[in-house]
Amino acid sequence: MAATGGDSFPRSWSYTNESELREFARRPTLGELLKRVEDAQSPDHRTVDVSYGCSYLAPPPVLYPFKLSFQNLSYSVKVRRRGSSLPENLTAEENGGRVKLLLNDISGEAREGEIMAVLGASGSGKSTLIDALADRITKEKLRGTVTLNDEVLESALLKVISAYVMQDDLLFPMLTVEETLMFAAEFRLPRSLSKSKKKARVQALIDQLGLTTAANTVIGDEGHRGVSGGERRRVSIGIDIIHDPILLFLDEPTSGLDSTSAFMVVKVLQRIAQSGSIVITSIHQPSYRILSLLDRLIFLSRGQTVYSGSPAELSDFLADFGHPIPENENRTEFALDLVRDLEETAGGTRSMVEHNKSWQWKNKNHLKGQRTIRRNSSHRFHLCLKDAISASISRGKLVSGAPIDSNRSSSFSKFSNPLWTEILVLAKRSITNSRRMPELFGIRLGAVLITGVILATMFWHLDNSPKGVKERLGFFAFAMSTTFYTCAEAIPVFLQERYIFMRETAYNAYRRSSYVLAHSLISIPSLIILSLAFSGTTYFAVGLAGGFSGFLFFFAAVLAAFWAGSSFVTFLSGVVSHVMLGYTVVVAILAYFLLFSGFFLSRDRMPPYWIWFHYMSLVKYPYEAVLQNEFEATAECFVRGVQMFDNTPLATVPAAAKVELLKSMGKTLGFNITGSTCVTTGSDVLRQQGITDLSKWNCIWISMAWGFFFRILFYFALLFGSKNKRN
Ligand SMILES: Nc1ncnc2c1ncn2[C@@H]1O[C@H](COP(=O)(O)OP(=O)(O)OP(=O)(O)O)[C@@H](O)[C@H]1O
Repeated sequence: MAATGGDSFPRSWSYTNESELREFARRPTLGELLKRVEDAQSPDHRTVDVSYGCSYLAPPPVLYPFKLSFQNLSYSVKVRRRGSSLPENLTAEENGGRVKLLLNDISGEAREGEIMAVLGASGSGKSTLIDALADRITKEKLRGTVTLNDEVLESALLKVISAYVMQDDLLFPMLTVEETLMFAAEFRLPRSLSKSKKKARVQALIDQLGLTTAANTVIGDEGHRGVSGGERRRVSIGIDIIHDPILLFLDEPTSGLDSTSAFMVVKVLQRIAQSGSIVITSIHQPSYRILSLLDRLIFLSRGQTVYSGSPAELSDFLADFGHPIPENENRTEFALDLVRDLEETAGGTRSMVEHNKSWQWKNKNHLKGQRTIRRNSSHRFHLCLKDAISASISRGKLVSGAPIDSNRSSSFSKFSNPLWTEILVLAKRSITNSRRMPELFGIRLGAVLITGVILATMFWHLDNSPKGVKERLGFFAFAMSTTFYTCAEAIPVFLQERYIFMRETAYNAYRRSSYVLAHSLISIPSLIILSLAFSGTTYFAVGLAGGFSGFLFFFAAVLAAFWAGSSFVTFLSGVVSHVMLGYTVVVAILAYFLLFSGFFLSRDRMPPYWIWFHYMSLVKYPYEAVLQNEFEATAECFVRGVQMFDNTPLATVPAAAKVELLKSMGKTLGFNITGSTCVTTGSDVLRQQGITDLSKWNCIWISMAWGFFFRILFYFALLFGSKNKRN
């Protein structure tokens, strides 16, 4: 088969034998097409044919650029409260059903190399339209069609070829610009791409984004000085375009920026578009300079299109509508003011919507005529979507090359890297970020050490008297619940990361399971340090029993408690999205765990209908473990004959009288009790506390198992709680 090689898109349109024809008749998957492109780009395979596919019967093509079309998009939501004012663009039926129409019959198209800007007043539906185009609205709710090169886009394919840049800059504050982009490259670019190529891609992107001077500056946050707002916004864009997507959606990328920074951001978007992408962005109020960079505009008013066309045609459109733009007036500002004025009139913007429709109709007919002339003069050819994507990749788009799983019929594998690579990269990123904010772990360690020292001094060298037993029980209950409370700090840490996680997983940067595993693994060293700090400060100072082996077990129990507690808090932070609410829930539940642990009320004294909660109490298991460690193996006696009267009205009776009392009690009972007879051993203490059902090691295993259980729940919370789509 004839083939052309090199870096350009190789084509061949003639087939020489029957087997080739048969080969053509079998349509390849997109994966196969991309594989051929990949092979074509590798030095060992300079000549590869990717020409076959949906265009096999056609003559050599003149490639059409990508064209994203959307037809009659409508999207409505149920309005919750009756009294709320509804916009007038509701049908009677919808109004009756208290439904608000956020998008009303929106159509348009955007082409490769162009920036399409969605404009409108606040609440006009800009973000909603971007969401609709970026497949961030559930399919059942969105009416109308979105096609790329006249083919309906599957969600999985869209995720691979597109990127969505959110309004907020969700970045790790202590990573530099270059590190941030490098981590994005490690997530999004396939492992088959060497480190040096990834670095080269990052450098190219830094240049493209105009971030060369800020490359080694940290992103920063409220507490740390970092890059400027405009630079931060460009880094956010860079993360999402690291793989050079074909479609780029942005929600208000210039909001909050000064005019120079905003212009630079849009300039970057223009460069991206010109590199062979379609850029669709919402912009609140573009300046004159920004307007000159935009290719198409869609003006929205209450979910309806009031103007759709180029910025240049806007003046003619408005003049035709009877509102010519005065000289020296910013076109978009004038249009926005006009729309706002119309919105306040009785008829609303209906007249402008209708005028736009007739304007579009006129334009369409005009273009049709032009196209007929062009069709006759040149032999144009329209590539099907899969071929077009292959061609685009061969021209250098989608740097990741959307790694191909050649063994499966599905053409794209969802993720660029295997699970273990994702875990490594996630762990590396998190450790790098945390290392530069040592105060976060320092505060936690400080809290544990201070608690340990307070406990050590409060319960200094406890004796083995009955009071000592009580004090030990109090120490253990408090110590074990403290470990849980100090875990609550995980809430803000994860909540801060939560939106970064949602952004990254929405476009398959990595698996949710990788995140959970990495999150769990990197928490272990810090939990070990905290456990050592707590056990070290308290164990010997309080005078607990068991020597060094007893200390090791105590450390293991504290570690199990930290593990279970941190897993529980991590799970809660995956469910609750507000810091204060998170703290309230954690503190309340941990208080109940302590209440039901068996310290205040032993298991055999609990009402039977609360026993289930006793077994669910995470404090129960480490508490029982350390109690058994303390009382089980020891030969110590905790209550001797005369001490039986402690804490009773007979406590003040003279010692000789107590001995006499013991003698007569012994006579009655039939055995000898002296002042030094041991009446309560360690096992008796455990029995009195109702600690009879589990061995100390089982308590530790169960504690650890709870930890794993909550990590699994955390995974499901992320899986179902971060869909990133509107309903
Ligand atoms: N779930 C919802 N329920 C009810 N109304 C909603 C819902 N989501 C969005 N809206 C409304 O839809 C309208 C369009 O919202 P959208 O966020 O798309 O506007 P926007 O033009 O992007 O605004 P801004 O420029 O302020 O970001 C707004 O009036 C908003 O209040």
